[in-house]
Amino acid sequence: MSLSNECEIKDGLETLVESQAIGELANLAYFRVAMADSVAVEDPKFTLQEVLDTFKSCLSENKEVFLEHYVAGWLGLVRFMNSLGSVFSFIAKDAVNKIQILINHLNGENGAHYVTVQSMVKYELDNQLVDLTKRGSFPESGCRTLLRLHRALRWLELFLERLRTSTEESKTSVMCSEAYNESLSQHHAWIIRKAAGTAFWALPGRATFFDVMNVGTPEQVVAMLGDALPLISEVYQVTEDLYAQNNILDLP
Ligand SMILES: CCCCCCCCCCCCC/C=C/[C@@H](O)[C@H](COP(=O)(O)O)NC(=O)CCCCCCCCCCCCCCC
Repeated sequence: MSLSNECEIKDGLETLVESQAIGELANLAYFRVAMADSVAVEDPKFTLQEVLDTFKSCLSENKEVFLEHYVAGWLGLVRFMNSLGSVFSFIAKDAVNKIQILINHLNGENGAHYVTVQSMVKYELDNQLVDLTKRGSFPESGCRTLLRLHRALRWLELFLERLRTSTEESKTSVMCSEAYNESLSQHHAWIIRKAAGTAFWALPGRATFFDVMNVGTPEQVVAMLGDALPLISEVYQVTEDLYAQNNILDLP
């Protein structure tokens, strides 16, 4: 189903950004539509597995990344993050802002060019719609906006891999900050790194974290992560290669 008829989306996301009430995502028409095949958002048995499964539907047969599903995956992740506590709301707010920009492109008059990440990159570069060296006319280009989420996806991959191989004694805050230091932090200013580092200390311990995932026993969580990680890695790598080929990995 297309996003174009879902006029509630923009209003809904704007409200969401203002209120930072990510739980309201479940009431958004977009979320119901985009996740219809993977997450029953009104189902109390909502689990992180279903969110991660969304990344399965991101890749087409010829390895193109469907923007609609990519965005849906991110919405689910943000929703999950918000269930961890309000200390993460500044991170959620930035992620939601970026998701909203991409949804606006999908719903805009040039939405047909935004069906896949590949078509988006080609369209924006061919039409000089991207700031390549310094921020200027196109602060909301799809290319630079998606790049920020793409870098965060690398953090997620590293963090989930640490969770998968962790022991009962492992600390989520340490796993999270190690993953962050190896990836996203390199693109963040000092003040953001400080704020993120502080927020990580508020992460619940491993056992609670696994409970919130709502996947089952720790063994089931580990198995689920083992299944989901290769999919996330593939989406990440396809996007990374595309951006590298087009020389747009450092967009301002
Ligand atoms: C569960 C713990 C959540 C930890 C999240 C780790 C990521 C920390 C990111 C800190 C970002 C701080 C907010 C501001 C960022 C912006 O400066 C910066 C640059 O944007 P600009 O170029 O437009 O200025 N933005 C970004 O880099 C995009 C960040 C997007 C972060 C999305 C994080 C979503 C995390 C989802 C958690 C799901 C956890 C699932 C685990 C089982």
